Amino acid sequence: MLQVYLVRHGETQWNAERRIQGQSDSPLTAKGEQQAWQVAERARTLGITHIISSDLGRTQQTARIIAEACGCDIILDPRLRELDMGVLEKRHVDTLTEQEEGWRRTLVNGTEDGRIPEGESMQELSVRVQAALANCLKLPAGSRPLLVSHGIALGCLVSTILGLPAYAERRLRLRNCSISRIDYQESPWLASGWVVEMAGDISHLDAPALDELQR
Ligand SMILES: O=C(O)[C@H](O)COP(=O)(O)O
Repeated sequence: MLQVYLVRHGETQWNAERRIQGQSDSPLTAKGEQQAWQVAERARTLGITHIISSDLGRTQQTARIIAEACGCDIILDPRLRELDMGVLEKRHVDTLTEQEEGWRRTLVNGTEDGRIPEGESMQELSVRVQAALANCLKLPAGSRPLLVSHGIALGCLVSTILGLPAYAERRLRLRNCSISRIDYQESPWLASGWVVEMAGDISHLDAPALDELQR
């Protein structure tokens, strides 16, 4: 059975400042680097064979630390990027106007093709992250990949595996350097396809990690 591990990147400067990143970027903080080393130490024990990472800086920085611990090369896949947050990128979460918050809400309230102006819809995000995951099925038998991605991207992926619509308000907290595991199984008894074995585990971190609202 194929096991795929999912890791959200370490805390970044803009996570700590409560600034929206989307497909903009900021470097890991010292705490974020420490988180990456801690999740890398855990990954070292998992028999990881491939590291596949969003090509944004914060995920590549995290992936390099994990890859060193696991002795793997890094494959970059832009389909694992964070949701494109359009005109709200770089903005502080607490400075959004009512209209701007309304744009954000169209992402998760079922608005057909809801999006932030110049950004991406959750349905579009879901299609590309699921395509990136499906690619893991083409890896050689016995592979055990670890994907490095982002809070909204991974939340959308796990939620849709659980049967929620891509635009459902996320009810799953994926903190910085949390690790999740999804398995691909084929069984006459259980749900065939992807199954969530573990989600958002941070037991390897020695200090509380921020969530997506940077709290
Ligand atoms: O800031 C964002 O775009 C999201 O809230 C979280 O994105 P990240 O997981 O890339 O930090």
